[in-house]
Parts: sequence; structure tokens; C-alpha cells
Amino acid sequence: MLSTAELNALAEEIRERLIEVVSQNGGHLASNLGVVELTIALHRIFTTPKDAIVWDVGHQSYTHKMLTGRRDRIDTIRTEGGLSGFPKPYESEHDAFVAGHASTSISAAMGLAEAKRQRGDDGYVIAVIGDGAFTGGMAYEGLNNAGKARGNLIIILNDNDMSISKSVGSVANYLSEIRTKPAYFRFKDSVSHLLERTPMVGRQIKDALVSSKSKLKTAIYHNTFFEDLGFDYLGPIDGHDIDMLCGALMRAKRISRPVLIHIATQKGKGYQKAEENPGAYHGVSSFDIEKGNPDISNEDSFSTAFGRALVGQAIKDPSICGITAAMKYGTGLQFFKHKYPNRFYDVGIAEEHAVTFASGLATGGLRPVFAVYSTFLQRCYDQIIHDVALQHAHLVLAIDRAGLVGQDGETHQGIYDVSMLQSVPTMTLYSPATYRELRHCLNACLYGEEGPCALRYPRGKEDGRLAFLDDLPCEDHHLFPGKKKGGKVVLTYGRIFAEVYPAAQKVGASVLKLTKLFPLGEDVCELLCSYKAVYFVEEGIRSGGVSERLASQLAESGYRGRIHIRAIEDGVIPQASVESTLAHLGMDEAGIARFLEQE
Ligand SMILES: Cc1ncc(C[n+]2csc(CCOP(=O)(O)OP(=O)(O)O)c2C)c(N)n1
Ligand SMILES: CC(=O)[C@@H](O)[C@H](O)COP(=O)(O)O
Ligand SMILES: [Mg+2]
Repeated sequence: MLSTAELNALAEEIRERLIEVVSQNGGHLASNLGVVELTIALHRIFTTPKDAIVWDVGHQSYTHKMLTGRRDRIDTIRTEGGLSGFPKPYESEHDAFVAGHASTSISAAMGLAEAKRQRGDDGYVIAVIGDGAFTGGMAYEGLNNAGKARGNLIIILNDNDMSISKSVGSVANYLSEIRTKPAYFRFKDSVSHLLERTPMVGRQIKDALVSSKSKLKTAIYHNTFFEDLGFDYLGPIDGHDIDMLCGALMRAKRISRPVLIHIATQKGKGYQKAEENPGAYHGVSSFDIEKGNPDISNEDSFSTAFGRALVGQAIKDPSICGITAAMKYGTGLQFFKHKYPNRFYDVGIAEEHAVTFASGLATGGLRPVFAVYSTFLQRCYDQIIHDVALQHAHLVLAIDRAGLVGQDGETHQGIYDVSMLQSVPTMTLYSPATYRELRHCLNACLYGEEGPCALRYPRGKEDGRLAFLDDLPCEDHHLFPGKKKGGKVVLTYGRIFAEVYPAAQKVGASVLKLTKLFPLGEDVCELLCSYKAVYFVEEGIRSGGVSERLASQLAESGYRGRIHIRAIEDGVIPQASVESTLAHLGMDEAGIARFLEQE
């Protein structure tokens, strides 16, 4: 058994390795540095996989991976074929549940705990959720249910007062209130502890006190929100003190009701630059440890092009509002916030709320734009149908990270949005391939369309090969004729056009590039019908995509030519660079050229 000093030395060693590896591979540095002691304490008191740890979002699980047999492979994290940056049960039996999206841990942990109870397994299930993830609605659905849980369930609220940016909202304020009065809560906690340890009657007195409405209770046993929901609350605890953490975890193990342990940690702990600027070190690409990571949030990308374009529109139109679900920098909305703080809303990690809130703004006469990553929009399917489309509310979804995203892997790929939105009544969707097209599409969504509108664009920068598009008019679709009239035609859209166009030139095929994906005019189908073979290339899942829909329309219209579809057949696309993934999918220039050679 390691001594406290040895455990602290282990924490230092792990920190050094984390900084080294993330500086090379990129990753979620600040979040991982903040939970080193917590992870060590968890693995000291609990034994995985018998006990299960459910990491919320999972971006902070690197130390857990190092302590569960993956230390010698940690240098492969987030690389193709290497360890995932998120928990993956297929990677290790110590990863209890898939994660990547926020606020799911309490529900998952409760399910796992209940399953253990039903199966007579006395293992514990521990959910570790950050204060950022704690702003998501699903966390409350979980808490509401879990307060009555009968399994061995422990929730650890890792409170560092930060989401990616500063945590927002009333819950954040409430947590900060608790954090700033630790002595008061510890006094309350020690009264509760004393009662628990008093032989025979202590527990009964405590239970009677908890369920009573007496003034005595409010005097000595003031409830936190969590106790009102049925949890035993332990905290706030210094999340960098391994002894204290172990003590709290041991105690939680002995309590028969669900327990919530509230720990206070520092995001970025142990690397000064990250401590000073935890937001900039939340998710980083490779960096120089000595110099640190320059702030790249203003660097040229589709996100910043969008952010600047929105400011350009908002100067002329005071009804435009900008909304983010905790992704201000990721989506380029920092410019809008800076210029129009009163029209900017960071709603926390609450995408479903953001959509319905935007619909409320629209119904009330404003022009809301919700900027959101494609992958996180997935949880808003019902809100988009029920709260937006059915009342034809005119709002704009600016869908960032559409298509392949690279190193975050399967949980973050933006490959489902086209299929999802295609089934939404009255939805309009644009897919710009360049910054200029993005500006055009944003303008069209704001002023040229009615009802729910969206534009989708990829992670990263414009492709230099597409500079020639800047000399062409921005149209809903554009035909680039091939060598032979009526020969082969390729229909495509978005970033992948940069691969398709040169491939088509090689084989002499025409290319029909869509900028507006739906609704589509009759003319598109008519045009395709004039070719002897139609090829589709789509950087999105095949099922329910544009290719499938148009192929079925062609078939219905009696088209007799050949139809070939290249789209993503298997929706689970692991981590790798976008270039490498495109090559694997046969969607790089060479792969598409081979595809077009098929007769
Ligand atoms: C549904 C969803 N929306 C947005 C994100 C992007 N995201 C990843 S981590 C994060 C902040 C998490 O903050 P917190 O839970 O407090 O963890 P910390 O990094 O502070 O430890 C956000 C917004 C996500 N993963 N899932
Ligand atoms: C963990 C998470 O969900 C985000 O931090 C995500 O990794 C951000 O990715 P980008 O680098 O594309 O902003
Ligand atoms: Mg946090």
C-alpha cells in the first residue's frame, strides 16, 4: 500500500506524463490535470471492473487509463489505432460506459448500479461529473431519479467553476456559494457524521431530522439541494488532497443511500499556463511545453468565418441573437459576444433547451442563430420537430463540425445531421464549401428563407483547392460540365467537393455541386436524368442521406441509367486524421477517381 507521500509523488509523475503526451498528441489537457488526485483516490478505494467508474464526457479519463493497464500506450492517445481520448468499453474492461457527450453519467451509473443490485453484485458504481456537464438537463433527470436509487451509487461532482469557458447559470452560482462556505457545510456534515456514528439511535435521529420540517433541522442540518433530492451530501472537499478524498470515498461506501460528493478542483492544476488560462487548455492541439499554446481561437477557420459573418449581419439587424451551448470559442461566437453582449446567450451544455429557447425568441419576433456542433445537435431532434418545425419558427442552426472531425473519433463525428434534418418537415439546409459560400448561405438562411433553416460546415479551414469557387456566382447548385455531354455526372456537396472535382476531371465526368441540399427543385432530378450514369459522393451516413433520397427519386421518375453511391455505410468512424479517414472510406481524390471508373 503506497503512503500518502508516495501517492502524491505518483500524482506528480502522472501530471508530467500528461503534459508531455498532450503536448505531442493534443487532447484535453486542463480537464485531465484537474482530476489526477481524484482518479488516484478512486482507484485506491475502489476496484475496477468490479466497481464501475462512469466518466461524464470522458475527456478527463487519461489518468484512469494510465492506472488501468494502459500506461505504456498512453503516448498513442487520440492517434489512429491508438488509445481513444474517451472511455471505450471495447478498449478496456475498466471503461464502464461510452462517453463523449455531456451529462449522461448519472443516468448511466444509475442503470449500472441497478443492474448490479438486481444481479446480486455488491460492486459500486461511481459517476464523475463536472460542473459544466452539470448544466445539462439530463443530469437533473438522472438526479431526480437517482435520489431514490437502491443500488450502490455514488456521484462525484467535480467542481472547478469551469465548463470550457466559465460555468454559467444559477446552478453554477449555487455551487460557488457552497464552495465559498466550506466551513459551514463541513460543520453541518460533521453533525450528520456524528449522528451516523452514534450507536443505536444516531441514524434514526438523523433520518428523522432529514425528513422533518422542524426549525431544529434548519438550524443544525440545513439541507443542500442534493439532500432535498435524497442524496447524502459530502463536501465541499479539496479535490487535490488524496487523503481527504480517500476518507470521503470510504465514508460514502458505508452509507446505504445514494451519496453525492462535491469536490473542488483546479482546472489545469500543475501546469502554470493552463492554471492561468484553463479555457485555452481545455482542448489543445500539440504545443510547446515551455512556450505554451498560443491562443488560436481567432485563427482563420469556418467557425471564425461564421462568427465574423454573424457580426456583419448583426450590425445591420438588431433582431439577430446569437446562442451557444457552452461552445462560444469552438463555434466562433466570441466575436458576437464581444460586440453584442446583450444579444448573446450562453445557455450552458443544454442543446435541447437552446433550440426551444431559440424558437421562443423567433416566435417572439427576434432572429435567433444557434451555433452548435453537428454531433451535439443530435440530441435536439425532437425539439427541432416539435418546438420549431411544427410551428414553422424561423430560426437558423449554424451547424459546425459537420462531417468528419478527426481525433475525437466516433462520438464526435458530424455525419448524421443531413439524414436527421432531411426528415424534419419544412426544413431548409445549406452546405457551403468555402467561407464566401458560408456568408452567402447565412444571409440566405436569415433573409431568403422562412421556417427552420440550417447551414452546415466542416471543422477547420477552407480547402485551398477551392479558391476558384470565389470567382463563380453563389447559386443553390452549380454544374461543372465534363468531357462528354450525357456521360457521367457526380453529385456532391460541402468540403468533399475538393476531392470530387479533381477526381471527376481525371475521368472527364461532370460534377453537380449542391450548395442548397433541401428542399431541391425539380430541375436537379431532371438534370441528373440527362446523364447515362449518376454517381453520388456524400461525407455523411448513407441511410437517409441526400444520395439515397435522390436515387429513389430518380428510380421513381423512371431513370434507366446506372446509379452509384459512395457515402458512409457504417456510422461508427474511429479516430484518425480527416485525410486518413477519407482515404479509408475511398473518399479521397484517388478513391473517388477509382469509384468513378466503375461503369
Ligand atoms: C452534449 C455536449 N455538448 C457539448 C460538449 C462539449 N464539451 C466537452 S467538455 C465541455 C465542458 C465540460 O465541463 P465540465 O463538465 O465542468 O468538465 P471540466 O472540463 O471542467 O473538467 C463541453 C462543453 C459535449 N461534450 N457534449
Ligand atoms: C470533449 C468535447 O466534446 C470537446 O471538447 C471537443 O473535443 C471539442 O472539439 P473541437 O476541437 O472540435 O472543438
Ligand atoms: Mg468543470
